[in-house]
Amino acid sequence: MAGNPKYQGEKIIKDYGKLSFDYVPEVLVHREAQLQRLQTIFKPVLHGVRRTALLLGSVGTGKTVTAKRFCQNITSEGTLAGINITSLLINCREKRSEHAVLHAINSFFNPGCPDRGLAPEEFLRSIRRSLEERKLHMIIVLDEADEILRRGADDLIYVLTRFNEEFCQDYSLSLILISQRYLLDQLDKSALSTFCKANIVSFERYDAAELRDIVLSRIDLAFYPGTVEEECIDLIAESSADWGDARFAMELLETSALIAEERRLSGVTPECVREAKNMTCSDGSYETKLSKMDYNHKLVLLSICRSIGRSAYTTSIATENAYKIASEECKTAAKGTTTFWKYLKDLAKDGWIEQKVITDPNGSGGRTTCIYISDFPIGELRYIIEKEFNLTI
Ligand SMILES: Nc1ncnc2c1ncn2[C@@H]1O[C@H](COP(=O)(O)OP(=O)(O)OP(=O)(O)O)[C@@H](O)[C@H]1O
Repeated sequence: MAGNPKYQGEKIIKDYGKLSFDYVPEVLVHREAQLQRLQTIFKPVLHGVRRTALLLGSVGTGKTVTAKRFCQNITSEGTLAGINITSLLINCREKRSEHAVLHAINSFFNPGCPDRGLAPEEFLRSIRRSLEERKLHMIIVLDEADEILRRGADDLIYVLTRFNEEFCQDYSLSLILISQRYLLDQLDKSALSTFCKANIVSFERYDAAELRDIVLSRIDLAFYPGTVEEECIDLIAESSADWGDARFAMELLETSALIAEERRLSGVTPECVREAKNMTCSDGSYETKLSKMDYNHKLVLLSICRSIGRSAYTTSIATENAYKIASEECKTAAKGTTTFWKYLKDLAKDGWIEQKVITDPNGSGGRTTCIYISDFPIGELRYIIEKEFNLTI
């Protein structure tokens, strides 16, 4: 961190905009296959032919950002090929009816057009005229499309997919639906017949390694170099891997950085990430939870906190040594190894710690158990227990 010429005092985030959920990176990590598939499906659009596709996957798997990236890419390709392509993303959680969606599309061309009083056919006529005048091929992206189908808007899908029934090279309207759930079975027969069922692009949940790469690429884009400790990236990736959710990873990254900036630290530390996770997804009542814990478990938890220190994790061997020292400090006889392991198991069961068996980092070739605390601020836990046990803080 020192020696970094761009580093300015407590500044960590270089570009807040590039941390926002709406930012569309030039390069998407681990979504090349989906982008390629979209490119294949929509190739006919470059020849004036409309297409449809459904992007399917659970929360935070990059469906929206991939759709946006794809639309930007095909617009540039269209320019090179001499074809005018534009796109519009509509979130169906905000535009909840057929009328609201059609109004949004029409407003794209005719800002300020009245919200009320127009029938669907009038909206469609106006949209068709706008496309025709501009010789435009438009891709409509309906994000969270299941929201609108739940409200019975099959007609909307039908009219949008049938928009130019007669092929017209000058203008067309294509459709991308984004959903967390399969929804084509909710379409009525006529809507389904116009929606190509084969054009499904699946988005699997990200694993920890993929999330790590995504976080790393965002750090490169949005942070001053050298301001995020390596271990933080692992912690964020591990924490979001349970759901495979990149949005949660982005939120953790931003919140951790804001905590570090607020504290005027020179960089993001694992403790900032733990605090961010606690703020983001727990009810913040670790003090209450801790107050219900018995003496022996608290002593083991304290040993884990001490052993982790400023790192992201510790090993069971280091923790057992820390436990023996803490027991001596408290003038209690340390329990044997079997009981110590039982305490670790209990702490894991109660959600305080996570354990993972890895190859010994010291090169012995053996296996060792790593212990993480990813949901709670270690400094705070340590402070509370040491105060209660009258230990030197
Ligand atoms: N492969 C990726 N590379 C870079 N950033 C990504 C990638 N995947 C997701 N992100 C980022 O993660 C966040 C969430 O992604 P996105 O909104 O696309 O998810 P989603 O699948 O549409 O989620 P939801 O179903 O909840 O709407 C965004 O900030 C996005 O930029």
